[in-house]
Amino acid sequence: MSTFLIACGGTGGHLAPGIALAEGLVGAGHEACLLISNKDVDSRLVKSYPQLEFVRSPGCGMSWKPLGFLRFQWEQLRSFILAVRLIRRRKPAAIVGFGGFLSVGVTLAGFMLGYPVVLHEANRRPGRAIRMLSGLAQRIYLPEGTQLKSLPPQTVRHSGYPVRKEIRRLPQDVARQKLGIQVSGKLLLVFGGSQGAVALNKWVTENFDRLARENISVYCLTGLNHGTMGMVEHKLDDGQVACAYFVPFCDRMAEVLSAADLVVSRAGAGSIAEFIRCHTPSIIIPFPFAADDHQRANARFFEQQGGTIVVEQENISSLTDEVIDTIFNDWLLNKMRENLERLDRTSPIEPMIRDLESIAAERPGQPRPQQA
Ligand SMILES: CC(=O)N[C@H]1[C@@H](OP(=O)(O)OP(=O)(O)OC[C@H]2O[C@@H](n3ccc(=O)[nH]c3=O)[C@H](O)[C@@H]2O)O[C@H](CO)[C@@H](O)[C@@H]1O
Repeated sequence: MSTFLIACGGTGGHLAPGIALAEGLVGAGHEACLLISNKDVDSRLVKSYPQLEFVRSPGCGMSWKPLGFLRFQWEQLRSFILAVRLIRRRKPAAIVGFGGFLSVGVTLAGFMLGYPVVLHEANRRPGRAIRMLSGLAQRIYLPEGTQLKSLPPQTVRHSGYPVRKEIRRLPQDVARQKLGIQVSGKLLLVFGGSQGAVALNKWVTENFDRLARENISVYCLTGLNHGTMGMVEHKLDDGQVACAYFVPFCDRMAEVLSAADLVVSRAGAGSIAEFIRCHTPSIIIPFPFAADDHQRANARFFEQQGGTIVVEQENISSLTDEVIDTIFNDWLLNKMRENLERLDRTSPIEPMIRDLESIAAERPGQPRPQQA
């Protein structure tokens, strides 16, 4: 048995794959300690995993504004000191970083104390933290077809996004029943990633009447800081009712993804991996201000694989027509579902665990991995 330290907080997209890997490691008889941030989204997401061990670390996103930059450096220093203490106490077999500001302190501390460092990049354009830390890593997992310059080939493995084990497709009627959704028509999920998307929330408010007239109900995950729980009903002439549900955060992603006929979403790597796992067709509007435009790269690659339709944010005025055309086009929805099933054939978790076990075994005093 080995202990692994996993730095994965800051956004849902960084935290969820850390949870997925920790679940796999614990299932394989190891210990996992997850380093998360103090942000609300982390606190909310970890509530559903009381069986896992989480340690909160200082840290905040990078800013070039003078005060923001000073704060970033101060928080990194505090995070580094906490990481040194934690590593000395837990003596992990390896440190795994999922990118973002939270990976920096612990990765540097681990490297300086002589521990193996492993990094995982979820996006098709590697983020600043992963680019900066890649030279310290013994192993770096990148999405298929993505490269990072000047890394020795033995360091790189291509790997998908680890998805939490409870995220799996349920029959649509079961999912709707579990969520207490009683609409008879189509259901559209609107989902702006772990922090919500103001532009998508606004689109729902402005376009719900038109969608409702087509008997399309909406389940909108607004984000924790962008609204409160609520429901709006729209009675149709034939007596049927279409509803718009507004929910700030959801702990039951498998159910909402299975209940929906179609999702309108941002292009976070985690969102895309979960649409694939739950075989849910989507229309994706990449967040235009994401670092290095990585959401557009994620979305375009997914579209090339036949998993989604991309609408640029500047064309959001065409989104309502696009949704109505797509959600009633059974041929297109079935084609997308077939493509999603094809993309869902492999899980990266078991190969990552075997790889981490062999990295652990190369360290003196660590157990050798068992042969299959
Ligand atoms: C604006 C920005 O830069 N966003 C980035 C951030 O996205 P973001 O944090 O939005 O992440 P993703 O879309 O990758 O994943 C969101 C995760 O949060 C979970 N979730 C979300 C809402 C909710 O109510 N309940 C819930 O459980 C989802 O199930 C999923 O597991 O990290 C991702 C991974 O590096 C990047 O690809 C995104 O580009």
